[in-house]
Amino acid sequence: MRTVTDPALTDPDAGRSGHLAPEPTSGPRGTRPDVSDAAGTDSTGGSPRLGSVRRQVVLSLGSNVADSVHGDCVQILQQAVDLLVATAGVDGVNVSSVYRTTPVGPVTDQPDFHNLVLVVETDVTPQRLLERANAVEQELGRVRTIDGGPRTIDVDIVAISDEVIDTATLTVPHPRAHERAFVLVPWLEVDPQASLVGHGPVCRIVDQMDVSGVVRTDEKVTLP
Ligand SMILES: Nc1ncnc2c1ncn2[C@@H]1O[C@H](COP(=O)(O)OP(=O)(O)OP(=O)(O)O)[C@@H](O)[C@H]1O
Ligand SMILES: Nc1nc2c(c(=O)[nH]1)N=C(CO)CN2
Repeated sequence: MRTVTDPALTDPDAGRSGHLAPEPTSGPRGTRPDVSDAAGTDSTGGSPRLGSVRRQVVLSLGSNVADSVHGDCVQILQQAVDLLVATAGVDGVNVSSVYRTTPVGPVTDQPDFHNLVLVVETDVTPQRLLERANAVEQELGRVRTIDGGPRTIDVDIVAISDEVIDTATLTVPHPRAHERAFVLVPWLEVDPQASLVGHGPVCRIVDQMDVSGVVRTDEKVTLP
């Protein structure tokens, strides 16, 4: 049995030190069996267990602040994708184009965002995935200032298969996903059949929303 080594779980300083190492994956993508040593964890996100559940997870990534250490917004998005997919028990399935998007929410006086959607398959728990997403944000220099304000990187969990989760730290589907064209347009690109629990087919939601602030770019972020 392999030890779970995520610094987000074992090192309280993970991310603050700026040394979040990509986690080793346990084999070539798509070939690893769904077994307990793939960082499948119990409901506390702790020790590995047998018979872990395999889920498809939709992640929304956004960046609107460049940084002298990590580069421009597209480079930051690429590093975030690389780190997330390097997580033990997380396999990249698809990544959307990069979209240039008008800021929405409480703070509109901020630079345009670069957004994309990353789809992964995983047998780690939702809570552990959230912790890993937060650790990746820390590693890439995110500082929490104002709600909805500028950030080097934001990683949101949009949907986890057809699950509904409502805990103190995690709400799935993401409570604002259904009103965010910067989430739904890239998601639809990589999964035209996508459906959002409680809201129905994503194509129908998108048909009825203003998508003028979401522009596909030629910039590339790829799966490693
Ligand atoms: N589905 C989710 N994805 C990501 N974080 C979530 C989710 N549900 C709850 N949270 C919690 O939200 C907290 C705050 O998230 P964050 O600071 O990224 O918000 P924000 O990006 O400013 O706003 P928004 O949530 O509208 O994108 C996180 O620490 C996390 O515990
Ligand atoms: N266009 C766009 N607007 C936002 C975004 C984002 O990623 N893209 N993220 C926010 C907070 O999570 C608030 N507003």
